[in-house]
Amino acid sequence: MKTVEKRIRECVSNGKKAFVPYMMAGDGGLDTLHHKLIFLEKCGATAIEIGIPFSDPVADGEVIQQAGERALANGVSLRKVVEELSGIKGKVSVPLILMTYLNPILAFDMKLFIDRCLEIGIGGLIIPDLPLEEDGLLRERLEGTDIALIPLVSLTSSDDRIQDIAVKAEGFIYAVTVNGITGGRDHFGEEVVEHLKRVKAVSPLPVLAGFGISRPSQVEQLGECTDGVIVGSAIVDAFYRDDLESVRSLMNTSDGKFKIGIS
Ligand SMILES: O=P(O)(O)OC[C@@H](O)[C@@H](O)c1c[nH]c2ccccc12
Repeated sequence: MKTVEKRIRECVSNGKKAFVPYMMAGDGGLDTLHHKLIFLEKCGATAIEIGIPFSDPVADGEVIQQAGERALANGVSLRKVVEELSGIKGKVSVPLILMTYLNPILAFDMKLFIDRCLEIGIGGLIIPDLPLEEDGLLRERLEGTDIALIPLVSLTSSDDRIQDIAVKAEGFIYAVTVNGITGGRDHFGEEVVEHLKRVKAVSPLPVLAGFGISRPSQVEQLGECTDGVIVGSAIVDAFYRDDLESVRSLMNTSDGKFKIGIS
C-alpha cells in the first residue's frame, strides 16, 4: 500500500477524515513554499497537493488561474519547483502530491521527472489531462515505487467507467464534485452526495471529494459521505490575502473530525 493511502486510512481508522489542501507552488515566491508546507502540516493536513503553474490550465477557475499567472510571472517552472522541493526534503513529513498538467512533464522529460520525484520522495501525482487509456507508460515507470498515480472521477462518469478507474487507482480516488472548473460553489445538492456514495461503494481505495469546497460547512457535508476532502481555491485565496486564520478554520471544522493536527 502506498504511503498516501496509508495516511488516509490511518485518519479514517482514528474516526477522523482526511484533509488535503492544495496550494500553488511559487505564488508569493518559491521561497515561501517551505513555510507554507510546514504551516499546512501543522494545521493537520493529511497530505498536501502542490500545483505546478502552467500557461493553459484548462481545469482551473479564476483563483487558481491567477495564482498560476503570478507564479509564472515569478519565473516558476516544474524544474524550479522540483529543485526547491529537493532542498526541503526531510523537513515536511506529510506526503506531497504534485498536481501538474502533462505538458510540463513532457517538456521536462518524463524519465528525469520521475527520477527527481523519487529522489524527493513525492507521494503522488495528479495529472488531470492524462486519460486512463494513455497512462500506461507512466504507470509502468511508477510500478514498485511509493508514488501513487491518483485518478479523477467526474460527476458524469458512468458506473462502468468508475469501476475501470477504481481497479487501476492508487492512493485514493479523487471524486470531482462539480461539472466544471475549480473554484468555490455556494451549494452542493443531493445529487453530489449520491454520486459520492456511488463512487465510495465501488472503490477499494479511499475516496476524497474535491472541487468547489470553500467553507467549513461544505467540508463537513462532503466529508460526511467520503473519506475526506481536498480544498484548493479557498486555501490559495487565503494564502494570497495572508489570512492564515481562515486556512486554519477550514481545516478544523466544528465537529472535530478534521482536528488531526494542532488545534
Ligand atoms: O479549487 P477547488 O475548487 O477547491 O478544487 C480543488 C483543486 O483546486 C485542486 O485539487 C486542483 C487544482 N487544479 C486542479 C486541476 C485538476 C484537478 C484538481 C485540481
